[in-house]
Amino acid sequence: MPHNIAILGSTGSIGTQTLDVISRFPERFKATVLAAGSNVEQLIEQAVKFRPSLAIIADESKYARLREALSPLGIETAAGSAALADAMERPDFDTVVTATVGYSGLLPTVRAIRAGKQIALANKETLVVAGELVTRLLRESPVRVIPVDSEHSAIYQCLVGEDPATVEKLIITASGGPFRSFSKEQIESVTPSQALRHPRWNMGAKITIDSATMLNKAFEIIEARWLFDVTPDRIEAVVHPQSIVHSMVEFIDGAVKAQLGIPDMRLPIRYALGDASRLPSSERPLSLTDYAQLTFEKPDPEKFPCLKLAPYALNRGGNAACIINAANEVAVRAFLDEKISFPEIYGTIMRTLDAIPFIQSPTLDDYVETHSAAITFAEQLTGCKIPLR
Ligand SMILES: NC(=O)C1=CN([C@@H]2O[C@H](COP(=O)(O)OP(=O)(O)OC[C@H]3O[C@@H](n4cnc5c(N)ncnc54)[C@H](OP(=O)(O)O)[C@@H]3O)[C@@H](O)[C@H]2O)C=CC1
Ligand SMILES: CC(=O)[C@@H](O)[C@H](O)COP(=O)(O)O
Ligand SMILES: [Mn+2]
Repeated sequence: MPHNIAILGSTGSIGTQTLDVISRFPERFKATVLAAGSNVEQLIEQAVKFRPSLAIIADESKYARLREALSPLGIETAAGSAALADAMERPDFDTVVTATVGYSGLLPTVRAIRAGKQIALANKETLVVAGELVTRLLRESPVRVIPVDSEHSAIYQCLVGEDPATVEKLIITASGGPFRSFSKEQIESVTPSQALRHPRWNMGAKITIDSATMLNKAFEIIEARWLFDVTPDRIEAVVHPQSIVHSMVEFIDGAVKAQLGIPDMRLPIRYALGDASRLPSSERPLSLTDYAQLTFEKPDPEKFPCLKLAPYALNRGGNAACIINAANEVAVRAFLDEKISFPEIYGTIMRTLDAIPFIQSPTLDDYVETHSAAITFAEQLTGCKIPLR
């Protein structure tokens, strides 16, 4: 019997690569639920090909088209964010790939944990926004989270068979993004099309901009803190422009383990779908002699101030990272729409942090309200509205 999978964000970069993996192992995996944001035509195409039992579109204005196309095929349809979260309680799948972008991953993931589903976690913002609450829920449940984010998958793989008490340090690699070798002055006037040109990975627009500001790395430090229960002082980022070493773990005896591979997300996706087991690859293998050098540099928080937001958010705790994430979602949209400059992404985050009340021990409702208030504030600040908030 195949393993039944729900994919949240099936039309995105991770979602489509997940479907590619599923199509290579039809006897192992079946896509039972597909959910997208607003790209209804791509969702219909996927549903016609993969025949899930349910297809969901978050954008309710696209529902009539979805139902008209899929009902004749006997595929159930639904619309809206609430329907997406409700679907996590269905009995017809056991693993959910959380591959929507931004805050939209939080509530479905919480519902999936409560429903006992295994989580293949791509949506890092879930742990950025509410890492403490989510890990508390996980401690009280049998649910296993297997990371899809390449660095965290690498760390997970390095930790297999190791005693957690022997971990000295997690070393998260960063490509450095498209502006790694730009001066601070040059970075001030970069354009959206420059920022969207990631040197190593082909990803959705939002994470690509996060890589350019290096907020992605700050988010990944926060994600690692919660996923692996390691204190922030023992998590380090190192710039590795070739993106071949996906991350490392240093142990108390001085040994450092690394996971290497070509930059292709289908490896961590396969590993997570296969319950942390190894399935055969269809990509070209890594040939180390193709690389004259594998290099490592210290990241520069003066050039990329968003890096400072990881220690800030982890030391402050509470809803601080939730505010940072919400402000960034708006700021990234505003930058792409040419309403603010690249450095103003960080500026928008700082001003939103100043404006939104701090809560030391937020409940789930507090996170929902913090997100909404921070989005509204940042939208007013930038004059830019985000869809599907
Ligand atoms: N891409 C990558 O290589 C990596 C991505 N990640 C993480 O994975 C997640 C997904 O990234 P990526 O695939 O690049 O993003 P994309 O922008 O390519 O895809 C996002 C997906 O989420 C859907 N979506 C967007 N908003 C909503 C919403 N409010 N409700 C429901 N669905 C929504 C989109 O639907 P539609 O297009 O139909 O509107 C799309 O299917 C992010 O958290 C990212 O940080 C982590 C590591 C690597
Ligand atoms: C593929 C992946 O996991 C991304 O998060 C990637 O790491 C982004 O590249 P940066 O290292 O430039 O942030
Ligand atoms: Mn990553």
